[in-house]
Amino acid sequence: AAVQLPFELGPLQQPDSSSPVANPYRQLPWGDVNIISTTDTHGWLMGHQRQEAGFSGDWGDVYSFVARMKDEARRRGVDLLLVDSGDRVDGNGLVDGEPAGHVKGWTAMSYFAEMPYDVITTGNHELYKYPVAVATYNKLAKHYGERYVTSNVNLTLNDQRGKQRTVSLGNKYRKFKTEQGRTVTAFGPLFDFKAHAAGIDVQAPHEMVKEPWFLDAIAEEPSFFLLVGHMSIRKEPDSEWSTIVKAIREVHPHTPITVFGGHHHIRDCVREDSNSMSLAAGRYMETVGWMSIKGIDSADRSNLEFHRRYLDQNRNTYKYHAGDDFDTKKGQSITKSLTQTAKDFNLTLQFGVAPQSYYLYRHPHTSDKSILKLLTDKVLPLLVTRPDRPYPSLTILNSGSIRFDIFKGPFTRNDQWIILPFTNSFEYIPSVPRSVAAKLLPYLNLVGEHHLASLTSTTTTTSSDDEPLPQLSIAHPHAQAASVELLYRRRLAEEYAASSSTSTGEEKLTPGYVTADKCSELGDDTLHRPIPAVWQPTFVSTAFPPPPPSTNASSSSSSSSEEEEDKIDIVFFDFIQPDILSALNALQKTKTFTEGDVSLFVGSLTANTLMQSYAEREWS
Ligand SMILES: O=c1ccn([C@@H]2O[C@H](COP(=O)(O)O)[C@@H](O)[C@H]2O)c(=O)[nH]1
Repeated sequence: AAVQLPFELGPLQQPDSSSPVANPYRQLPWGDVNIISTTDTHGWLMGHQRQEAGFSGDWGDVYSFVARMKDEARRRGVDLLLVDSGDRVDGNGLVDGEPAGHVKGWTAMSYFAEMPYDVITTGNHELYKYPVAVATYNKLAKHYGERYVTSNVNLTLNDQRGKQRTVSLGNKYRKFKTEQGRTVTAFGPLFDFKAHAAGIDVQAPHEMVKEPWFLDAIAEEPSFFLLVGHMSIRKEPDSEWSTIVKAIREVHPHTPITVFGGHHHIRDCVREDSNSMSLAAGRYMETVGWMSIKGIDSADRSNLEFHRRYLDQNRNTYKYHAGDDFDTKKGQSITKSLTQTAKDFNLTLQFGVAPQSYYLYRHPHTSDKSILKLLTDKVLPLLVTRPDRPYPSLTILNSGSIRFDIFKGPFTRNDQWIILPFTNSFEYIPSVPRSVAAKLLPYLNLVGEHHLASLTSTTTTTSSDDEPLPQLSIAHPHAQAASVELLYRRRLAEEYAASSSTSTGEEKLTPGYVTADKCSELGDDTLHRPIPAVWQPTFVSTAFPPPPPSTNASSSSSSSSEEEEDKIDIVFFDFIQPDILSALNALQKTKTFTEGDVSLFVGSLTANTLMQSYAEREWS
């Protein structure tokens, strides 16, 4: 049984002394307009509390930093705005471990609401579950009022008498004046997300820009446009920033446009043209983004200067830029309250002690240090079994369902949510011919995970270097997936490969991000040596061929014919049911597999309880 630990989570500002926190190495580039951005926080408001001191600030620290920088902006007579690009749930006990009675993220929304955002929008994760979307509407959108901007998401609500009405999740756009009197027109688009719950509607951005309300909103020229949306800033297949910028450019060829994207979890910067800059501020409270624009009030648009920085999210960063005594009373009380919430949510409950660290990106998935190997070699074969089944099973995981590393040491309830935040259940398709099962994993990895977005957009499908993305030779509706995790891993691996071959003397630096974006000068606020990262597959599986079942099932035929031995049960998370069905139907033509062939494999386990069970059995 689980035991209560004598340690407390947060407000540990520097949790692991063996991992020193480096300082930034230069001042921030201030402009006439400065914008701080957050994105893809996924519930990490307590910061990173194990081993990663570089990301160990918490929401209270961020609050104080923003408050001090706002004071500094006033002292300088410039503007400082704050924006967030969405994805606040899925990935941390603080959101996913919400006690019964409220939907996930309910309490964390109150912490979010403390932050003086000028524009805040939704991500796709707020829209996977209808009750989460409704809570977002009732709590966060209502709190922020006109500052909660969602330009292309509608929600259908049922009133008490069962009558339906469809509303925009947030304000479609926001026009406002900054403290220094500049005019801003802001939009909050989400990529053309298709995997949302029923009762939600997302309009493709390329359709949104044709709407009369959009054309009316852009007619008048502001000092600058502020686009804050949940969409990769690269020209990936699910991104349509170029379409939106182009629509604005048709009316205002030279007006400054600032873009704050997200979704792909990377630090990134691109320029759509010389009068715009697009920034993405990473993920998981690791990064605070900074953009500044100089020359914004000049009629001569050829002198505009854009700068960007990626700040490591820790107290050293905040002290360096905002002063040693940057703490505010309110920031400290947020920190304190987070500690209490962690206790209330029982997040310190220890399920076991991990004997070593297991990583998601640092090692190949075949390495003993890989979390994917831990899951497929040990966790799944031990726990996801059915002694009543006469056939062996092959369990397939979408690696996107696993979100983070396991660090050596206590494995707590919070870690469980960090690793596997989704409530996906284990389903199976029984009795699949062995020859078909053998081809399943390679096939799935060839076509990739099903798209979250429709790819009918007008955006060209190009990679970050404007090279065509590798095309798959087979015609398949799922081909050429661009999953977030895949892109994130590809980018980390590229950055690691590039920097480790060129840098010298880097061994003195602490590990961290070494960002290779598309904007001039270095963007990272603190110098690091890169954390190793290698390519990982989109799908992994337990061993093939699977060992024979240690079955209690009475074989349906006492002679146990060859034919029967030749069958395998295919087990998978419900989230990838469409991928499995479509792969099976592509790999054989004898039978058409449908939803009717799918049943629950184990009722007692879901993605988010898997590691608890394993830690209690093997690590306690
Ligand atoms: O129920 C779910 C929902 C999502 N996933 C995985 O997450 C990614 C999408 O997350 P992003 O943060 O937007 O990348 C999706 O591709 C799945 O791999 C899941 O496993 N279960």
